[in-house]
Amino acid sequence: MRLTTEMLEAIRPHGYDRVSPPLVEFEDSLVSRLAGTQAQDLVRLIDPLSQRTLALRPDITAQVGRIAATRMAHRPRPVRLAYAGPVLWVRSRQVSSARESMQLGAELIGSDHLRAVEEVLMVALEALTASGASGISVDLTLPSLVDELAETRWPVADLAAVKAALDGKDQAALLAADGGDYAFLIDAAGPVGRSLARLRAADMGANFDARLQAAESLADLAGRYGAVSLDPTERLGFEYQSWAGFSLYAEGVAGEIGRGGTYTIRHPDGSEEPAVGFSLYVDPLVEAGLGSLDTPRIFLPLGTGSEVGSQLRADGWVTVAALFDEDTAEANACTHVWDGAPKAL
Ligand SMILES: N[C@@H](Cc1c[nH]c[nH+]1)C(=O)O
Repeated sequence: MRLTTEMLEAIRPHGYDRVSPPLVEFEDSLVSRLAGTQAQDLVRLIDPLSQRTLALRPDITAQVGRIAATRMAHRPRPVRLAYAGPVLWVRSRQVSSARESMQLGAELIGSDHLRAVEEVLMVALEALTASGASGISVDLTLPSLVDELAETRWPVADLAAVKAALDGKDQAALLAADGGDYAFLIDAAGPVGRSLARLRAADMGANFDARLQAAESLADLAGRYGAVSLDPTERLGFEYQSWAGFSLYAEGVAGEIGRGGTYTIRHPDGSEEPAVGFSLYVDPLVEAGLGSLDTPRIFLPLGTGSEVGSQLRADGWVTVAALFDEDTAEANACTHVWDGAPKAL
């Protein structure tokens, strides 16, 4: 809870207003809001009143998209919103096998311009820093790159097979799928300097030069916080993101802590709106011990006056009052005991 509050507090002063979408929504409104979302495994239940299917949210971003497209449709753009709350998955997405996780983040709705992505990436990195995480690293990705190349540069008969081969970084499967043009993308994954040099050498065409330039700007920004790599075809976890995506890691924290990127929101009238945002997952940080506090904890033996406890708490102590004679400081994990004055144990 403390970590969540600290990270939200790092986001708020950048102008992001907090919203609190519900844990459960009608299934159709959860899955149809973001362009490119695939049918997903959701924890579902039936609403006894309407008999319609409800689903527990696996991600808050789509809900924030709904709020921006409906309740806040009239607000001038961009709209900046922040959120925190539990999400639930059918299958775990984290290193631990937990299926529930605390997700928090921010979404900037109305633009997916490089400057908007830079703002969001910076806010994400500031929030992560506020958690106390260190040794941060950022992995950039270009989620829609392969689709766009297939449309404009190197058409392929079976795009799904080419993408699957790229996911597996499998050269042989890529050749078998007639995707030889894309082989350079496999070698292009790695530290961002080398990666960009390889991508530039491949001559993807003028449209993509701007894209690589943008990736370089994002890498420069992220480089102020830690090591940066680029994997141009990483799609896992980037089901709805478009031209830009990023994943965040920190030393001593298992797996990904968060990710973000650009995406498209569908409005009820069929129009589409660009957006960019990020989500952080609090549980991996807590598991890495970042949530634990060293607040001194003092045991108040039976009979200690209530004014003693009040004063200690005002001074920043956590007090644990004995209820019975047999209660002990040790059993209550206290660091001190009150004996006319705090006595260290
Ligand atoms: N909600 C996405 C990350 C994201 C937020 N905004 C855009 N992308 C996730 O958790 O994977």
